[in-house]
Amino acid sequence: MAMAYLAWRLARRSCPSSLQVTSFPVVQLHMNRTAMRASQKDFENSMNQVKLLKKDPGNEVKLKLYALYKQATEGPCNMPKPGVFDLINKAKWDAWNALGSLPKEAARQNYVDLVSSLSPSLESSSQVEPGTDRKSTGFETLVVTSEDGITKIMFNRPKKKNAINTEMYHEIMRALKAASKDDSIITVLTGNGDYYSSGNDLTNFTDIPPGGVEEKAKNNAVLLREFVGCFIDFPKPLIAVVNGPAVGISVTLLGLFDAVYASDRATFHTPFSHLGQSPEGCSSYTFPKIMSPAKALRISKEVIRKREREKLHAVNAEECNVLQGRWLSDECTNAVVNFLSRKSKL
Ligand SMILES: CCCCCCCCCCC/C=C/C(=O)SCCNC(=O)CCNC(=O)[C@H](O)C(C)(C)COP(=O)(O)OP(=O)(O)OC[C@H]1O[C@@H](n2cnc3c(N)ncnc32)[C@H](O)[C@@H]1OP(=O)(O)O
Repeated sequence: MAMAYLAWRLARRSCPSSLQVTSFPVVQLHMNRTAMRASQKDFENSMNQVKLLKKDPGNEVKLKLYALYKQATEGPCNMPKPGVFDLINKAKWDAWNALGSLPKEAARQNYVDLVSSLSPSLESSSQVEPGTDRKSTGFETLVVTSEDGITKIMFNRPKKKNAINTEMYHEIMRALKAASKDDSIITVLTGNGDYYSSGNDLTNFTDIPPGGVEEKAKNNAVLLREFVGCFIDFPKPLIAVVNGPAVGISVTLLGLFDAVYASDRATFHTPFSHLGQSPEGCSSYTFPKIMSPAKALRISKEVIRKREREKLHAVNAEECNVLQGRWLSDECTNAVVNFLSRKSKL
């Protein structure tokens, strides 16, 4: 995969904490044609698929499809603003105008991704042409496709900013295990919608089992260790296409990727202290350590990762043990309650 150029981007965020996100190598979003940009044919296929939708996707999705279609074909909104009483055209104008200067290619990719995320209502009716994406079904929170030697795992909870709930942790592990064995050469992770991922779903803290919060913390430490372990052990070049804001574990894991593409809408935020938590995803090891361009070739990755795998697993185990205690702290509980109650969630 031809790397465009490696740009160091200081991903310092005004985290309300002493901890600053360190910089890590990201590749400016000049996507490789084969790898990530939806082709004109994909775009046309998606337009046809929309006509085959069995279920009305709702006005919000239709407006988004309209806006992305206009942005992909005409560029930034060039229509005069309709009057306030022209409700339908005003809604369409607002949707298109909200895309700002999003490049046509990105709008085309987002259109294709949005249509593919509607795929459950398409499956029964779409005439998917032979040789196009082989879409893996059986995922609720992901869209997994494989084409041209690339397996793409797309987080697909856009309404929740691709927050990772327990189901999604398990599905990402399952998708990675399948990708490690399929005939693809590289694996790409990206997000559907305007966010890459807002990290751990904070409602994971709410459904406390009969065994109490200590048991929940213990079980989630095991889940987290297994989840991060899948990234440590992933054998193929692993690429992140950060299509928008990334928070928490979706950022800390990036240190285990071989390359990170960041769009100009990408931001990186690790609110450990703000949430009363501590590093995870091996970031307490990888972030300080990252000095050079990430490794992309499979053999060199094995040579480098082999030396570190044991150390990384030890770091992962230590992080999970510390986090298990942090999840029981007042700081963490207060932070989660504040978030979930801010929209009368509790
Ligand atoms: C007892 C032990 C249990 C332990 C369980 C732990 C399991 C493993 C943990 C591994 C360690 C990982 C750590 C992390 O990832 S820490 C980071 C966690 N993420 C956050 O703190 C981000 C929280 N979200 C936000 O701050 C904002 O939503 C955000 C800035 C991302 C976007 O703001 P915006 O205003 O643009 O949008 P909304 O807030 O309206 O969001 C839209 C809807 O999406 C919901 N949402 C978004 N992010 C999350 C999230 N992380 N968890 C849950 N829900 C989320 C939001 O509530 C809105 O939903 P509604 O439309 O229904 O209101």
